[in-house]
Formats: sequence, structure tokens, C-alpha cells
Amino acid sequence: MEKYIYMDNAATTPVKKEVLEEMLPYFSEKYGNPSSIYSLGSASKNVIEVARDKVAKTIGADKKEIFFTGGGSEADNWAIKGIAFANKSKGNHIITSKIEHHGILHTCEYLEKQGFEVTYLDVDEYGVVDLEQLKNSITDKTILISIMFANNEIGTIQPIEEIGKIAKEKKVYFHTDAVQAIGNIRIDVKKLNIDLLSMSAHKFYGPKGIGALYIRQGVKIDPLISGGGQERNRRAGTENVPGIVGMGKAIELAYENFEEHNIKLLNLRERLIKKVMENIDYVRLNGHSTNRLPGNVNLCFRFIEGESLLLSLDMEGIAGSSGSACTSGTLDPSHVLLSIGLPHEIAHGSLRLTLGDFNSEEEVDYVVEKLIEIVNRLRLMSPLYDKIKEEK
Ligand SMILES: Cc1ncc(COP(=O)(O)O)c(C=O)c1O
Ligand code: FES
Repeated sequence: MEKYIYMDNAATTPVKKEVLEEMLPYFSEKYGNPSSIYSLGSASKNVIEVARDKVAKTIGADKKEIFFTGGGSEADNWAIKGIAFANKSKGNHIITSKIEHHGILHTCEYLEKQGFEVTYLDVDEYGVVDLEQLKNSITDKTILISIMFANNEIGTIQPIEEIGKIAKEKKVYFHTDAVQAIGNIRIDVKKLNIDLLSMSAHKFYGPKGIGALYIRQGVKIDPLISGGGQERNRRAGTENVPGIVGMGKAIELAYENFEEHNIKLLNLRERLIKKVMENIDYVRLNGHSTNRLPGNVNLCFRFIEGESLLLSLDMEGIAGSSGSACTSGTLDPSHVLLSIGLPHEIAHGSLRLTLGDFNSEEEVDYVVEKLIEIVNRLRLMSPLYDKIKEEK
């Protein structure tokens, strides 16, 4: 393919060259097991601690509070199940939202089968959780509030500071899935009263299959994976040394270049939204207009199937994603788009384009140009669109 434009950076990002270079020696010549006492082993142990320090510093935590995991989903599972099982003598109630990632939602559903009770908070039309409903849902049985920092589909950023205050006041643990936020938002876990936070390296130009859970010192939590004594007896399994090194480097780079990255993405995002709105009718922007991730654009095109749009874009060498679950082999539209009140038929026409460090203004212009062509072509085949035009 001549030209390939990748605008699915919320799904994953490429590993940056500098990150890969730091990782490479830990696959081959520096292969020691961190638990071994000879120098080859302790060299691996040392680099893990260096990476842990980098991750901790970025979010204002102590390095003793960072535990490496096999990615964001594991961190989410650990936070929810670990808190639930360790605190069940205090209560069995968990509060989350309807628009969480499935790493949270499916874990909560699993816990419901184990006798826990879960409240799924509503969100408004922009995808923001209802703080009044949150306050009213807390009972003396509530042990955990888990609300994502920013949504992966529509990019909406939640009022994390307010939620942290409420949780602290009510003495309930507060977990946030910050998988989409790390690298895009500055986070200080102490200022925000966050007790647990999930992250995943492949969303900020690090490798896949490595993440971390921040656990504030003093939080009562069970392990998720039992076995050896790694991660101070809290997460068993020989450490993914190259992955950890890569995650450390990637998070360091993300915050070194934070302003530049943010300004660039905001500019690209606004350019894309403006051009689409100016050139295509019957389109709506999903999510909040300003309180959203800098690289997230989520649009619904009426009278069009998101799936056809994606396939047509792919044929032009453009990678995006659809909010509908069509692409994942089921016919359910996105739970996030339905939760913000979109009717099924509109939710079906959604397209998510997520910008990253490697996109350019020229790419945005090219994508808009192709989108105009594709949307016009697909609508020509839509009987509903014909009807609307006749009525006009
Ligand atoms: C908000 C959110 N949480 C969790 C995950 C899961 O992370 P991982 O792919 O590292 O398991 C993702 C990634 O898709 C995500 O966007
Ligand atoms: S988007 Fe095609 S059936 Fe849902």
C-alpha cells in the first residue's frame, strides 16, 4: 500500500524507536532472571526498579506503590477483584459507571455472580457521570468506587477530583482506569485522592502486554495472581523485563514531550472536527466538545453503517474504528453510545478517529477528503437519505 494513515491510536500506538532501543538488550544479552542473585539477575532487578521509579514519579506516587501487570485489563481485574475479596467483611457494594471499559464491566458482572452488588451510574449526553447519583448511591456497604479517567470511545474526561473528594469523605476506596489518560493528561494521584489507578504501556508508545496498577500504601487488597514472591509478594510471575524497561522509557518520553504532544493533538483534533462539520451534513460529534482527550474524534454519520464506512476507509489506506461492536463480530452497538442516549440506528453510524504523535495536518486533510467522498457514495445507496432529501 502506497500510503497508510493510522488514526486508531486509542486502540494501540506504535512503539517509539527510542523505547525499542532501550528494550532490545533485555531480550538477549541481558536476559537474567530478576530473582537470581548473581550479577546477571541483579542487573535485571535494577532496571525494573529504575522503570518503577519513572512510572511512580509521573503520577506523583511512591515507587513502592507501583506494581507491574500484564496490561490494562489485568490491572482493572486486580483492582476490582482484589478490593472486593479483601474487604468483603466491611461490605459487598461497588459503584462504577455504565460506560467503563469491558475490563471493568465484565469483572463487575462476574462479582455480581459471587454475591456482590454493583451500581452502574448513568452518564449525561456528553458521557459525564452523575455526581449526585454517585453521592446518593453510597451506602455503609460500599467498598469501592471505580470510574474511568477518560473514555476510550468518546474521549470524555470525568470529574476525577470531585469523585476523589466524595470517596475520601465517605471513606470508600477510589479506583480509576486511566489507560486512555496516561500520556494525555497530567495526573497527581495524591492531589486527586486516587487509591488505585490502572495503566497500559501500549497506549503511550510503549509495548503491548505490560501495564501497572498504582496501589496507595495502606490499601487492603488481595493478589490476583498467586505464585512466586515477585512484586513484593503481590503479583507473582517472572517479570516481563523488556516490557517493564519499555514502559518506563515510554512514560518518561510521554511526559517530557507533554506540551508539544498535547498542542499538536488538539490542533489536529479541532482541524478534523471543523472540516468534517463544514463539509458533511447530518453528522454529530459524540462526547464533550472541550472536556475530551486531545486526540479523540467520535462522529455519527446518519444513514450510514459504521462498518461500511470503516471498510471503505480501509480500502483507501485509512485505519479508524467504529463505536459499534459489529467489528468485533456481534451485532450490539456500543454500550457507551447507547448510554449517552443515542438511538440504535444513529449509534450504528459511528466512526472513531484517534490521533497520535505520528499524524500530520496533511493526513487529516486527506482523511476528510476521502470521508466526504465515501459518505456521499454510501448515502446514495441509502433509501432513508433519499427520503430526507425529497422532504427538504
Ligand atoms: C479504558 C481502557 N481500559 C482498559 C483497557 C485494556 O488495556 P489492555 O489492552 O492493556 O489490556 C483499554 C484498552 O483497550 C482501555 O481503553
Ligand atoms: S453497525 Fe452495522 S449492524 Fe451495527
